[in-house]
Amino acid sequence: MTDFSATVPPSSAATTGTGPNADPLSERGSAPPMPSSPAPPASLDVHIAEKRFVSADGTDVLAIADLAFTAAAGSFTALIGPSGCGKTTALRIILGLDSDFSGHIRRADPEGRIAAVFQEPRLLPWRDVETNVRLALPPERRADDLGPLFETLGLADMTRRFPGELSLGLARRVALARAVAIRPALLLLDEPFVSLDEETAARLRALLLDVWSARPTTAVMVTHNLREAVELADRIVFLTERPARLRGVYDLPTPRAERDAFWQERTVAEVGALYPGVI
Ligand SMILES: Nc1ncnc2c1ncn2[C@@H]1O[C@H](COP(=O)(O)OP(=O)(O)OP(=O)(O)O)[C@@H](O)[C@H]1O
Repeated sequence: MTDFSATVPPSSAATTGTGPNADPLSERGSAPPMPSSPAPPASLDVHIAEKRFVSADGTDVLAIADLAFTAAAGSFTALIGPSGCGKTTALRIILGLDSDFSGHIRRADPEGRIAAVFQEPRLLPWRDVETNVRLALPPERRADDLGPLFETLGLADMTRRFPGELSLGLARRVALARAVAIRPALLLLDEPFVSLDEETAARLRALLLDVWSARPTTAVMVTHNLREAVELADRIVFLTERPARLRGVYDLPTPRAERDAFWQERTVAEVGALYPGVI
């Protein structure tokens, strides 16, 4: 483990999950029940004790007050919280774009690559789809066969198109292709389905699961959509209103193959009852 930006001692509040039958945690979090089998090793250990901004008018903004969670290797974690609570700020800290915070971010594989998919696809407008993806690869892999990846993401016929010719849904698929092509140890996703119609979002969610299953990586996704989290995640981390604190952790051990529409409806209702206000 490597400790980045350690300005406070390692947290005793790092979460280990609470299981689907747990009560929602207090604002500070609560002790989880003893696991019956050893938990898989954490790939990511996050404790943001405090993150402040100074806004343009000089006002001090406390964005995150106490947020701690872990993500197991190869798992999918969803961070869910109200608008403006500090989700993107947390993701930027995990990504290493913001080191001005107290706490720590520890990764089991500190040399592994991190890839991020933002709400805006951030493609190079003067490069075609294939070149946008290829340029993200390390030089020794620039000639790799990207065909299977484009095929999985339904982009095989679009590799010569330019970003300006793509819908937002297609551009997000390219951004996802670019992120997973580098084979990241950690994949960060910031509301990748926002502003898409439900049909397009559902297709992109399925494509994300396809590429994520084909190339297992630890994924952390910011969302404010409980249904999305229930469909995709192994663990849901709930945040309070700003300043973001840990509200609770809900684990979803059900294999994805068994997550049919009935299960999803039931689970959304169950989790929604435990965490009022998230639906
Ligand atoms: N650079 C900055 N300077 C000042 N305040 C900031 C800055 N960046 C974020 N904030 C404030 O920190 C808080 C958290 O912002 P953040 O974007 O992390 O929230 P969020 O949960 O991702 O929001 P949303 O759900 O709307 O995307 C907000 O009040 C925001 O205005």
